[in-house]
Amino acid sequence: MIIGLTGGIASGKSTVSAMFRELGAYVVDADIWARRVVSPGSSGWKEIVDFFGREILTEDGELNRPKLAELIFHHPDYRHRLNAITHPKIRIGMKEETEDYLKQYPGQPVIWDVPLLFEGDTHQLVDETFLVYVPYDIQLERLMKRNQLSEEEAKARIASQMPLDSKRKLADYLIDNSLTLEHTREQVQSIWRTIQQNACQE
Ligand SMILES: CC(C)(COP(=O)(O)OP(=O)(O)OC[C@H]1O[C@@H](n2cnc3c(N)ncnc32)[C@H](O)[C@@H]1O)[C@@H](O)C(=O)NCCC(=O)NCCS
Ligand SMILES: Nc1ncnc2c1ncn2[C@@H]1O[C@H](COP(=O)(O)OP(=O)(O)OP(=O)(O)O)[C@@H](O)[C@H]1O
Repeated sequence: MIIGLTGGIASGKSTVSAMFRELGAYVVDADIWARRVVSPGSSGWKEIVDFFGREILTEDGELNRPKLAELIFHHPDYRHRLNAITHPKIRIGMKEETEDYLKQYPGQPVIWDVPLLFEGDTHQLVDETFLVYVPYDIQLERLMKRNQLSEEEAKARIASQMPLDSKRKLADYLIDNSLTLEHTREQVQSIWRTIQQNACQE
């Protein structure tokens, strides 16, 4: 069984994903694959340099991530271009990692941690979807604080994704991360118990 875990930028998906890992869950992380598929010299890296120019690199030849973020969160065309380069490669990586894990541990649940699960069609590849939800004001406040962004910059990043209130309607289950971490952990523990029981019965 593959469980899709998603959220909105800074809604707490990585926090929840770490909680699942602590309980022993195997998590395939799209943000990690997003970094792998653009490592210097890779085909993804070359396609990005062809499109954005060498100005998008640091002196070490790595992608200048803050610069790329600044560009793509303000220009939908650039974002779509970056997505078109990276998303198919991320998906292949995630599928391969899942297959490798399931060869070793057949029947075990796998969690796919994917920020843009509902923006694309990745949700069609998973069996159930979980949304880490917070109201807009909390999302904005946590994003500004974590990334040291102005309100305008943080709003632009949130606006580049489907609103959490729309994702809420699409997800099978919600994890409310608007209160304390302990409150969130209790929900994660309860979900993990249910997932494991279902896995045993399959
Ligand atoms: C723009 C980049 C260079 C910014 O890097 P940075 O290290 O600052 O952020 P990081 O990769 O940790 O992403 C942070 C969050 O930003 C949001 N985000 C990232 N890319 C996108 C995007 N294309 N559209 C909307 N939101 C995005 C997600 O919520 C993500 O969890 C990087 O996010 C990137 O390469 N994005 C394209 C690949 C992608 O879509 N990744 C998301 C997972 S599929
Ligand atoms: N319940 C909580 N109470 C207070 N702060 C929290 C809570 N959960 C997460 N945070 C903080 O909010 C910020 C965003 O959380 P996190 O990095 O887990 O979000 P995310 O959804 O993975 O973001 P992204 O998609 O941008 O990577 C972090 O600074 C984190 O420490």
